[in-house]
Amino acid sequence: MTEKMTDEQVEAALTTLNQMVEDGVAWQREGDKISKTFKFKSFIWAFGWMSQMAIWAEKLKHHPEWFNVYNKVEVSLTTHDVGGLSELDFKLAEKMEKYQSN
Ligand SMILES: C[C@H](O)[C@H](O)[C@H]1CNC2=NC(N)=NC(=O)C2=N1
Repeated sequence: MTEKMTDEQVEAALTTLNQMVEDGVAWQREGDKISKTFKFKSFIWAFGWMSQMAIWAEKLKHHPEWFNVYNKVEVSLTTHDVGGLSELDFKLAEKMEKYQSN
């Protein structure tokens, strides 16, 4: 069951998420979304990472909004079903951090 997180829950989860960031680029909250731009060595590294994340997205049944140009991927996460942020957004963001290979 996916529930919309409260402001306090979002802020706490964002702090925890940003503690595991390795590339020095923090996730930003913009209302009902959290966003980050990932940068890779090349297009093929970016696309490989996206392929891995696509598999996680299917497993979690939770899908990113993202935009790729060459070695950059701009990611936004939100939960359309609840009209806000849910734990699934933070779960997927965590996978994105763990599998980041740049
Ligand atoms: C039925 C299916 O699980 C839902 O439509 C899922 C699919 N992926 C999703 N992804 C995101 N980001 N938000 C959703 O609300 C959502 N809903």
